[in-house]
Amino acid sequence: MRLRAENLGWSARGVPIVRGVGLEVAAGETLGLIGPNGSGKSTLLRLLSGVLKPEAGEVLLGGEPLARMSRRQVARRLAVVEQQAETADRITVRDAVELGRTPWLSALRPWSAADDAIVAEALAVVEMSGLAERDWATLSGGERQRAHIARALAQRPRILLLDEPTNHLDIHHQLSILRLVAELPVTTVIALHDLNQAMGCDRLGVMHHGRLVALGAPGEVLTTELLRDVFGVRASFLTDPADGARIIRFHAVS
Ligand SMILES: Nc1ncnc2c1ncn2[C@@H]1O[C@H](COP(=O)(O)OP(=O)(O)OP(=O)(O)O)[C@@H](O)[C@H]1O
Repeated sequence: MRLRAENLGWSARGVPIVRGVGLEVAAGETLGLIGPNGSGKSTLLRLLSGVLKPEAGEVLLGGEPLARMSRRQVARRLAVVEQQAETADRITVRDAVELGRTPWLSALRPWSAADDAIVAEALAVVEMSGLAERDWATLSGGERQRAHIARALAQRPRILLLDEPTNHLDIHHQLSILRLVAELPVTTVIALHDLNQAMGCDRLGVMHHGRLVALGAPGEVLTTELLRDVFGVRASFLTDPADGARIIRFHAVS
């Protein structure tokens, strides 16, 4: 499902945080959102998900204005994995992932074996099946992160918004989550700090002081000039002899 933002703006106590952001993500595309700390990535994701209401502009899901949809209608289309998202204690991992099915349940459509299968599959793809009966409170940071991703997958969204989903994850789980996201036939916007990992996205959007200052293919966007001007680092580009992929090495600007 296509996701479109038109001229989005939002401010906090009169200070502009997101300014004039317009973008379109095609059905099935993965857009990486990068930018320095405080550049507005999380705020933009919260505007795209409807958690925050834009002061200017609008968000369209499959051509329909998000602002005119009920929470349930939005939740059937779009799932979010927020940074440091919390879930109430005294529930198991399975309970937390089952919450992802809520938008699809009703008196006429009670919980069924199909929901059990969707939850089991979501737990399996993030390698959490073995921890399904564990109390949420006992999980490590990385296990919580993977359980949040499983909850979002159980929602069976057509649009997935992820805010630094590889935070807390060891390298094996970082790579498996990124590969999973890239392979999902779902429109995805993913905020990332690791610019080498961001190179794996279909396109990248670069946030700087609340504005989207670049949008395009990773190889076109991540130039020496942009890395200097936006991130304040000097970059050198290497080639991985294993597969010819481009790797960026970063150096502090003295
Ligand atoms: N509710 C709020 N009230 C005041 N300031 C806010 C609010 N929400 C965000 N900000 C400020 O807006 C700026 C952008 O924040 P945001 O979390 O969107 O950045 P980010 O690019 O996701 O940063 P990071 O990479 O550090 O996660 C920051 O300076 C933040 O302090």
